[in-house]
Amino acid sequence: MLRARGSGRRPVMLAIAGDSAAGKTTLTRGLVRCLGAERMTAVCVDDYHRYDRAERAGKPFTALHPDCNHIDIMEQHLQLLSMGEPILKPVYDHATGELVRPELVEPRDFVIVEGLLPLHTRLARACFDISVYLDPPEPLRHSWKVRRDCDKRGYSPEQVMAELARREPESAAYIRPQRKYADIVVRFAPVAGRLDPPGTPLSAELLLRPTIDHPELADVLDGASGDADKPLHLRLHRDDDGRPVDALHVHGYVSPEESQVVKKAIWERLGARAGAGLPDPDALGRLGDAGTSDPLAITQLLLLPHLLNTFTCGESSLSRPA
Ligand SMILES: Nc1ncnc2c1ncn2[C@@H]1O[C@H](COP(=O)(O)OP(=O)(O)OP(=O)(O)O)[C@@H](O)[C@H]1O
Ligand SMILES: O=C(CO)[C@H](O)[C@H](O)COP(=O)(O)O
Repeated sequence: MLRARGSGRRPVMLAIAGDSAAGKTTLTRGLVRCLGAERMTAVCVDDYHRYDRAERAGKPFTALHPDCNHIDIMEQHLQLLSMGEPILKPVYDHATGELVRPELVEPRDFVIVEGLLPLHTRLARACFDISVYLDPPEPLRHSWKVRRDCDKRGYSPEQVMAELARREPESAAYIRPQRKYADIVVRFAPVAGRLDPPGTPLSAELLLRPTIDHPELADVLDGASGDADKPLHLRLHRDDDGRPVDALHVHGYVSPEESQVVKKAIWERLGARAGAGLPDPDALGRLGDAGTSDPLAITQLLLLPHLLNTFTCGESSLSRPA
């Protein structure tokens, strides 16, 4: 088995998949800040776009289509990273829509790979220890995309709405099918039927699939399991294939005191596993200019045991079934 250069270990590989503006970068950024940039490598697979923005405009497909991306090169690079090897990664600049000079990426202890298609192929999936799919309701994602693309990528609202409509068949064909391969499915959304005051963060629902071991949460939630009146509770759901699956609900109206109790309990358990670099809890739950969100912080916190546990155990990522 190949080992990571220098460290003598292979990195822990985390995939964060989802459609455009589903919140992948937001989730990733907090994890990187929390564990420290010196231990984390974050790769966005938008960099594997085959065409720049001008070339893409003349194609019969959108950026979501596998043919619009160097999926084979992405697979090769994921394999190299998962074995601790460096890559010369292409770079796509969203500010200009151009493909620019490639960059050298060396995997650190943890590698987060986020983007549109990281779970599209069997070979790509086999490179990950943990996989997350972000699944916000479509109207919410559309509003996030319009705001983000107009603020940061130079589009008008009409252009973004037209592009979303054009992309819908490819979202259905290539992006959403990845949901079934994720170990954890995360949905940020308002709670149906509640009128919370403006500024209340979105709630998070996390499907915790039995494809990986999840931290024991019943004692952390202090008897709230199954009690849907509590802002933090576990429930048994039916997954898309009809199988039962645990769902953790973290409601946006959770009080700072209640969320603090849960965060502290998860945090204390992490302490022993964090090793030399103890994570920074204040980095979690940040929404850029839009303040902070406890449901986001708890979602990020729940991913840390997966990262730290796998790192401590040093398990082989390639031994997982695809
Ligand atoms: N949990 C959240 N709560 C509220 N707003 C959010 C949340 N996650 C993301 N957003 C909003 O959605 C926008 C898009 O998020 P982000 O940039 O993380 O998406 P992305 O999946 O990385 O997008 P892309 O793949 O297109 O680059 C953010 O600018 C933010 O406004
Ligand atoms: O779906 C997307 C993921 O971010 C982008 O729209 C895609 O990467 C193309 O980028 P741009 O719109 O900046 O040309």
